[in-house]
Amino acid sequence: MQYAIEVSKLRKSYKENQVVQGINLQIKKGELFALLGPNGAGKTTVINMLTTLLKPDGGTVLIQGLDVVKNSKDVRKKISLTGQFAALDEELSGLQNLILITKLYGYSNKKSSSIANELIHSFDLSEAKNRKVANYSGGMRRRLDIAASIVTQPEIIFLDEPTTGLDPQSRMQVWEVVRTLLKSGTTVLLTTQYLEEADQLADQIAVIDKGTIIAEGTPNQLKASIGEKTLSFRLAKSYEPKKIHEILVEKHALKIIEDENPLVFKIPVTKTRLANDIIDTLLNHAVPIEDFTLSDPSLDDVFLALTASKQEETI
Ligand SMILES: Nc1ncnc2c1ncn2[C@@H]1O[C@H](COP(=O)(O)OP(=O)(O)OP(=O)(O)O)[C@@H](O)[C@H]1O
Repeated sequence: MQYAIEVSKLRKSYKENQVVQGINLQIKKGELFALLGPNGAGKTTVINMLTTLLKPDGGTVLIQGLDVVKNSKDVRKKISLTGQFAALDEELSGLQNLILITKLYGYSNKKSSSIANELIHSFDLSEAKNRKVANYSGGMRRRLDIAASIVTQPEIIFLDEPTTGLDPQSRMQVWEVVRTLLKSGTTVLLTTQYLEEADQLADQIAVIDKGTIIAEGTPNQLKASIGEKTLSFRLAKSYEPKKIHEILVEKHALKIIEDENPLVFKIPVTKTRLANDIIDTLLNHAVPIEDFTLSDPSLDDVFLALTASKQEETI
C-alpha cells in the first residue's frame, strides 16, 4: 500500500541539539493524523522537513511516493502548509486576499473571483468578506488562512497548530473547517498541543516528546492506555503519602500521577466504576478525602501516564 505520507528514521539537529531523533510515521490517504506534543517537542521541525522547507539530516520522507529532497518541486505541487502565523495582507479584505492569492496561482480574474467567493461561503466568512483582515478576530483569520492554503486544491494539507491562541468558540469553528476538508478526501497532518483537539479530529495520533514518538494509535487506543478519565482527589489534612502509595500502588497496582501539591493525587482510570472503587477503597482505609473530581486527562497527564507503569483494569 502506498501511504500519503511515509516517514522513516527522520533526524534533525541544531548544532548538538538533536530535536528530531529518528521518527517513523505512516499516514494513509484521506485520514487526519495528529502529531500531539508540548512546546518545543519538535512538531514544527518535523512539519518543515515534510513540507520541503528544511532539509533532514537523515532518514526519508515520501509524499505520495515522492522523496521530499529529490523531488521537492513535485512534492510542493501536492501539498499546502498553514503555519502558526497567518500570511495575509492586513489592509485588504478577506475576499480581496483570497482573490489575490488565487490569481497568483495563474487563474483568470473571473475564475479567481468565483473560487474566492466559494471559499468565503464554505468557511462561513460571508458577513466579513469585505472587511479589512486587520479587523478580523483570531478565529476568522485562521479560517481565512486555511481557505487561502487550499485554493489550489492540494491533496495533502499540513496544519501547524491551527488553533493555538484561539478562544474555545473560534477553535470549534476551525474544527468545522478541518472536518469539511476531510469530507472532500484531503489528507491532513495537524500538529497540536491540545489532547482534546486530537481526540475530536484525528483518525490516528502520534504523541511526540523531545523529538521522539512516545505513543501512537487511534484516539480510543491512546485513551485506553492512558486512562479515559483522570480521577483527582485532595486530602483533608497532611496525610502520609506513603500510605496512599501502599494502598493504591502496592496493593492494587494503580499508577499515581504526582502533583505539585502533596495533598493532591491524580490517577488515570479506564472506567468510571474504577474511580468509584478507588474512592471506596480509600474511605475503607479511613483516608481523609476532602474532595475529588473526574475529568478528561490533560496533556500533562498523558505524558506522565505514558511514562509511568501500567495499571490494572479493576481493583
Ligand atoms: N532554527 C533553529 N535553531 C536552533 N534551534 C531550533 C531552531 N528551530 C527550533 N529549534 C529548537 O528545536 C526544538 C524543537 O522546536 P520545534 O519548533 O520543532 O517544536 P514544536 O513542537 O513545534 O514547539 P512549538 O509548539 O513551540 O512550535 C526546540 O528546542 C527549539 O528551541
